[in-house]
Amino acid sequence: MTGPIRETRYRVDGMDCASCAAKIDTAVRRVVGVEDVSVSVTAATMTVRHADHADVGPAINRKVVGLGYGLSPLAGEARSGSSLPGAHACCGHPHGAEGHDHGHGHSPDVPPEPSLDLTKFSAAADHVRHTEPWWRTGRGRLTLACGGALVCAYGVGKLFPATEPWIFTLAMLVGLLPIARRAVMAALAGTPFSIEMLMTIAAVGAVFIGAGEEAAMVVFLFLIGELLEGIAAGKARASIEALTALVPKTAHMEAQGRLIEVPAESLPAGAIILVRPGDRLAADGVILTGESGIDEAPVTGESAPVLKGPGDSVFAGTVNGDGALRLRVTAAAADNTIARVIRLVEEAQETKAPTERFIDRFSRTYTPAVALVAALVAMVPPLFLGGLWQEWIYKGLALLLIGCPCALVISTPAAIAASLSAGARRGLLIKGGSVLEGLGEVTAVAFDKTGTLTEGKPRVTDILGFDRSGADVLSHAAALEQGSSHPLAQAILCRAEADGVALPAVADVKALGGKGVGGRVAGADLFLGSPQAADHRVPLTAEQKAQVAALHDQGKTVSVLVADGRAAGALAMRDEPRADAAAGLKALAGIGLRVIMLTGDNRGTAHAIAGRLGIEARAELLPEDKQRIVGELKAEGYVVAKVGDGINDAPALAAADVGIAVGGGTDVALETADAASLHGRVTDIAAMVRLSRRTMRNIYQNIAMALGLKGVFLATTIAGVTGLWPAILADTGATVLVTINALRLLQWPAKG
Ligand SMILES: Nc1ncnc2c1ncn2[C@@H]1O[C@H](COP(=O)(O)OP(=O)(O)OP(=O)(O)O)[C@@H](O)[C@H]1O
Ligand SMILES: [Zn+2]
Repeated sequence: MTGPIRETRYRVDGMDCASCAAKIDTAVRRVVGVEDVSVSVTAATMTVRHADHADVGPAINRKVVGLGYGLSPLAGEARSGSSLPGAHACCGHPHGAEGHDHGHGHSPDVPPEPSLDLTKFSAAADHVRHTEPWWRTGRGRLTLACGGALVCAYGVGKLFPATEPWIFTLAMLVGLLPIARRAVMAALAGTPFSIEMLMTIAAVGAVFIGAGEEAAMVVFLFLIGELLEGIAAGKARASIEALTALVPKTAHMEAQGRLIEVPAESLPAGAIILVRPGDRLAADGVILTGESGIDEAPVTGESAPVLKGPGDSVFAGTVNGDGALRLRVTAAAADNTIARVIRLVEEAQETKAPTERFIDRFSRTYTPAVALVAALVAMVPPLFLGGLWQEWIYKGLALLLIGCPCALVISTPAAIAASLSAGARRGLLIKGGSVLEGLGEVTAVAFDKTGTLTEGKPRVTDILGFDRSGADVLSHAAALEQGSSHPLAQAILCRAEADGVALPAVADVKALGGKGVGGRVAGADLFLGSPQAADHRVPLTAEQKAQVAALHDQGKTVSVLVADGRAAGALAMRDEPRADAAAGLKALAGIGLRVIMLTGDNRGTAHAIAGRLGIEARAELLPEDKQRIVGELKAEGYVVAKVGDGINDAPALAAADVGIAVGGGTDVALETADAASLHGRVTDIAAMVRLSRRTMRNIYQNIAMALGLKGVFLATTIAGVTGLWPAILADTGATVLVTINALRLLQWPAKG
């Protein structure tokens, strides 16, 4: 690589099949300064990685527009470096929940600003494209014109039989000229064997052997096929974009003690809004006052309303129940959960699954190979076997049409696009085809405990003072935890606030991953952490150990406070398993996966909880132990998924074949893992595996349909049973069947 790399994203209009994407890819790759290109037909986007200093925009624009597509930059989305799947190739490693940049010079994403930023609105608005009715699109009009010309040709031919030989050629040209133009542009841009080229040769050839009427029919059928493909591709896109329609246009914002109605798009993070009973939420936020059952079905697929109160996070697009709520907005419109989901899905669609890459390679040789066979069929029998030129050229031209790989090429991306959308609509974010494909191959799942199998909202249940008052233990512990994001820290801070204890000033606070936190208060060295780590610093007395063990046996987590070389006290916390944890783990075991819990918590607590959930557990693990165990499982031959919240398990997430983050929608882990369960449900993991397996079955069905139909018509064409237009109809038909089959995945899990 030369110098810093930038990423620019574009909206590409008019692509309707994967070979379009291949053409654009080939052409843009040739622009000087371009390092990498990824194109998604289904998302209608293109990401170009190019040298920062090179002004590649005009050249890219010329190429893409020349090929017959529309191009517009996606505002506000250019960034340098990327934490998203596009970075795989450069890092050689698909993960990185913790190490955002692996030392490769990626700059971390700019944090969202808590202010009005107009460029972001246009970015959000770019995602909502107004889908035109098909007859208004360029392709639709062309198809209609071609059909009209064909009907006229029949009429004129009937009335004036003398015109028959050439009237159909004239009609055909209406449709063929634009196709031929695209064929030439594609050839100039490096793709000589485009479908348009095969089409053009076949049609022109047919006219020369006197099959003008059939040629016109073939061109028309081809255009209809492309039109149907375009409509189908738009469906997957529309399904995910429909999410934005869930967010109401306006919100009631508090401003200087008054309530004003403002556009939802202009709400800055930090604004206070009011949500009336029954209203849809206009923004992501945290509840300040009020309590209500929230219907999250539109964004999570969860049918039962969830009761939420002060401190709970809520999502834009969900529906408020009976209570009035006052919210603090946590993300501007362009950064809310729905916008991020849409962005992630679009980006995910640009990364290709291994199967798709294989098919792309296959079709790159398939098309020229069929063209060669067609040439041989047209020439060998008449030259050497005494065949009739007319008959064999006709067969050769039909074979050319069979060389069109449309159905095959669309078989994988169509299914993947539909699956990614279906998953995202219920909070399963899967970052690309290769992760989706990999999920189905997983054979072992390792779970973190805190915040993953449990709610991650522990509550302090017991406070022990060994050499001082409980209030003193609590205030010192809370002082240490002020900067920590660990769930236990929240529990301790919460309790300190509830008890109204004053926090002393601390200095030199340091998080010791998997062990605890350290710092200084009033000149004294403090440590708060696991009993094991505490015992390492100052041996605990037998009595202290017995007290701690008793708490462990109740399934509680204990952190011991060490002050100036003495055990000062301990805090016990209890974190309940997630409501769906047992069901989620059972579902995984049910589809034959090994399930294991890896935790930094002590043995007693871990086994108390693992026993309740019915799984095996490994306890008292440091972050590097978790990573090592994932490695060991892999060495035993398992394909391992690691599920965690990114706190003290980022190395393990990165080491797994698939790293899955769970959380409430705000974590960095959500952005950087391979996949994420937006709503933190344990059942989501089995759902992801099922979705993947379902998708792979769908893909194999598609490939079988596409190749099967080709095979049949290859045979019937050579045998002379079928001719030109069945050959193109077979391709169009297969493409439509494949797309319809793939789109069934949009209904998942209802039909699946
Ligand atoms: N910030 C902290 N405050 C208090 N205790 C801590 C803190 N961080 C770690 N500890 C202690 O170290 C132990 C291990 O921490 P770690 O974060 O590795 O595991 P965990 O969060 O309890 O569970 P899991 O590994 O399943 O996420 C905890 O059980 C706790 O006793
Ligand atoms: Zn096509």
